[in-house]
Amino acid sequence: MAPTPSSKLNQTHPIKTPQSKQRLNFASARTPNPHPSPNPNSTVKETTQGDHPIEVIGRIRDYPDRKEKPNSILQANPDNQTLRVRADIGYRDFTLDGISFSEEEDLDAFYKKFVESRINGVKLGNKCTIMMYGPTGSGKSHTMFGCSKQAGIVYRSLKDILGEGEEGSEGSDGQKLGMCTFVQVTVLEIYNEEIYDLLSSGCGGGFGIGWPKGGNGSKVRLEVMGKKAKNATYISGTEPGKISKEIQKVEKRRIVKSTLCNDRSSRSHCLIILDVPTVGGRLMLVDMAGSENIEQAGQNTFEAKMQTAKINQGNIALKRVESIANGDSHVPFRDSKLTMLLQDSFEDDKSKILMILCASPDPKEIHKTICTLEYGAKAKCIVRGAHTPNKDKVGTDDSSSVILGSKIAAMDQFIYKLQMENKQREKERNEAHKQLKQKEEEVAALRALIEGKGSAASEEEINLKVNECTRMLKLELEKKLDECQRMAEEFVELERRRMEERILQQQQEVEMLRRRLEEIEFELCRSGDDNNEDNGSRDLDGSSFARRLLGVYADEEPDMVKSMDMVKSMDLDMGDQEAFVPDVKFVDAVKKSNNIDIQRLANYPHLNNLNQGVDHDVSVANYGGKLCLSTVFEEEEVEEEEHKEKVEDEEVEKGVIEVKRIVDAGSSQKFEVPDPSSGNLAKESCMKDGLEVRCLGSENVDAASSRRLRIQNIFTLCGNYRELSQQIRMPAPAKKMFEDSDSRLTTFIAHGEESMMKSSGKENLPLQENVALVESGKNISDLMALVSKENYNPLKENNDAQIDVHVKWEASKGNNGKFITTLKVVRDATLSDLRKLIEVHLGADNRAFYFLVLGDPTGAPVPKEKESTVQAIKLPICNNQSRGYLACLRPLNHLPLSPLPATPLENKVPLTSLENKVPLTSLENKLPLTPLENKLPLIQCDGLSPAQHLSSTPFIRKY
Ligand SMILES: Nc1ncnc2c1ncn2[C@@H]1O[C@H](COP(=O)(O)OP(=O)(O)OP(=O)(O)O)[C@@H](O)[C@H]1O
Repeated sequence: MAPTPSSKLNQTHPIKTPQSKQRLNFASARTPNPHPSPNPNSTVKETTQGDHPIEVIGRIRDYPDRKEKPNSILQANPDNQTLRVRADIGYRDFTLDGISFSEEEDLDAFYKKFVESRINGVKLGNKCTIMMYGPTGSGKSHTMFGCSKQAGIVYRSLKDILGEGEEGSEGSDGQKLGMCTFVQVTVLEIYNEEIYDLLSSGCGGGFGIGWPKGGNGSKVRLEVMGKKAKNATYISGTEPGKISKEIQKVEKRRIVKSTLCNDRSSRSHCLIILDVPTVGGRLMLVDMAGSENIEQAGQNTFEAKMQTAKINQGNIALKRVESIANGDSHVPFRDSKLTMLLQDSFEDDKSKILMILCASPDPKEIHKTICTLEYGAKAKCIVRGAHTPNKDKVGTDDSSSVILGSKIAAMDQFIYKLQMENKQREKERNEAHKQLKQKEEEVAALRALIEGKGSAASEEEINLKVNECTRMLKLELEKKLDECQRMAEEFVELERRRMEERILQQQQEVEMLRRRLEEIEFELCRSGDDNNEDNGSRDLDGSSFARRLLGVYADEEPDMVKSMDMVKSMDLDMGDQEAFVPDVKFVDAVKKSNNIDIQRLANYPHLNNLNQGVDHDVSVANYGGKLCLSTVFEEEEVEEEEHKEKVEDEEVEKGVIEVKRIVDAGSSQKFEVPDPSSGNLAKESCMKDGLEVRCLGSENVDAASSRRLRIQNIFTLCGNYRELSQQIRMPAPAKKMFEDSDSRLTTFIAHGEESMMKSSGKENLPLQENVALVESGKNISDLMALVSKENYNPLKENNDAQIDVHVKWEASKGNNGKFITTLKVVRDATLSDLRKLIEVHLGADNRAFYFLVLGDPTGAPVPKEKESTVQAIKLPICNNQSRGYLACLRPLNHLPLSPLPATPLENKVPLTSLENKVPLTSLENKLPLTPLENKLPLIQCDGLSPAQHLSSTPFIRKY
């Protein structure tokens, strides 16, 4: 927007507008005015072509109806060209081409002063445009059309152009005017950018929009063709009165509306076009609609706003005409219908524009007044560009086409822009629609989930929780299991260490006892030798042995003695040699039992001698021929209970548990024990209590008890040594028999049997095997043999006193002569003794058999009743071993591989032949047995190899 002429308040001097420079440039383009002002007294300066096409006159209305007129804010300078707007804070001057106060100059005076000269030019063929501009109620219509008292510019001009109808009437300057032929008058209305023909009666093509002022008939809308309204109605005439009347009629047809500022506010532009065809003059009178702000006018409805916008569009478009002065190639005349119709007024160099700014002196209207003056000041600055072609005569249509093409291009561009915006909006709308649809689907899904699948969701949730709880419990369980496993391993490891410690301790004790026992044995041997050499007689009372033994025993540490946890006492009072009742109590431990170690007696030559009734027999033979061995390994049960927790380890270690073996749970079993003095077997009563087996003799029971106590002590000393021999493996059949005999009483009576006391074997036989023999009803000789076997000590084996007997079945049909076992027996053992041992080893293969002693498989077997008279050394020698003999057993149902005698060759074979000890080759070949050398991996019926048997088989030794 161009600056106002006076942009500063309190400015006293006129200010040139920025367009002044351009204006000067246009000055050079001035040309002589071909139409001098008809009124030389006119205050409006004559402008030349190319100069300012618009002259601006200010008209300040009056308020004649008001009794108290407001103080005017407008004051004209003495030059009558500067209008000062005063305000409380200062004033502002606007330079115009003329100023008129209606209070001072009525319409006649105003017309004559500023308009009449222009009308005279029209009469001469000039073109003049008079525009009324200003806010509503400022007097535009009043100035244009006048009032009842005074005629306005329209009528006066018409009258001036047509005259009074008199020929040769003179002008104001006395100049004779020519005859006015006639005028053509067109009255148009531009409302909402539409052109209506106010002269049309609405007889065709129009549409009725209401005529507030006239109200009769509809208006005719016209199209613009070029710079003119096509098919516009016009009236022509030569009489101004008649034409004025017609104009008055249609003037009332304008659309008016009551506003705060004007009861009949014109809402449209009104154009009255007076063409003077005879001279070519044209007068365009434009009463513009109000330019005030719509809010100030009180029009707030949508229709009012639209209407105001249309109105302002015309005003704004008029402003753009300023671009004419700027030399723009395109002047937007067609931005509005008004500018289109006024295009000639701006482009034609002969056209003159008189702009009358209507303003109110009322201070309340100061803002609109200033705006109006600013608008006029700008219009006054408009200059017609030199480049602007004068196209009045030619090229009008071409120019219109060019302008129209530009307009179309601009419109196309604008439409394209709108389309793009519309596409963008459409795209955004579609996107928003998609998002909305997606959200709706989500909402629908959630709603369905809540409403229709509520139970399923809850069940799934419960399952998840249950699974979670299960997992947690499983983890805790695994944790506890690991902890238990760890505790168990720690416990096992602890127990293992404790057991190892106990075993080590026990081994140390055993070793210690073994050494002590050896010392005792040495002392006993030396004592026996001394007696034999010095006294030449035996220590009949055993006092020497007793003293030595007591002395040795007394040397033991008390604690060590205690640690043995046994009742130890040594009463070797040999005074009582009466018959005794042996009371042998076996106190057995589960695995490490302190068994009766009768074999210990075999280690003591003195005792053996005693048992045999030799000279130095002290305990058995001299005591009435009856010996009562009472070995009591009493468990200190009370103490154990009292100190159960303290001695728990020792309790386990010693494991002294009294095992009561009962031979027969229902009745006692009697054994016949040979009486050493009479040779008869003493009667013994095996008590049902299972713990005691009493041999009832003829001597005093008390004496027997005393001896029993002494021997008990000896056994106590010797008992632990038995543990050494416990390491020898037990034969499976015997083991089985032992396990089956848990509830039986195992008792045997050693009653002065010579063989017993003579037993010097040091090999240990498991007690279970003894039990097996006892329970099977063996006689005392069996028991003695067992004693010998129990006393077997492989470490001190007497090779000269024992032999190896390899036992096998005779080969027959269906029997390949299976090897049974190897027995280690004393040299004087008989076949009867062997039978007893063999029967033990037969196990499940226990069959009746005969011994073959001739070395010839076809030879006669030894009758069973003769076996007790045939010694084992009469058996065939096996594999040329000096102490190896072969016992070949022939079963009763023997089916010989070759014809054999059906009956035993009883007494047919002289025993003397056996004494020759001729090796029987056939048997030797069939028994390539070298047990000691482990050459035969033969497996016996008990699953043990011959080597194992040879190392574990007990022997019988007879003296
Ligand atoms: N100079 C004046 N002297 C006396 N009365 C006047 C004068 N100017 C205007 N009036 C009166 O003021 C009222 C409003 O004037 P007018 O209708 O001319 O305003 P306008 O500018 O045409 O308004 P609009 O634009 O609303 O048509 C009219 O009644 C008119 O008679």
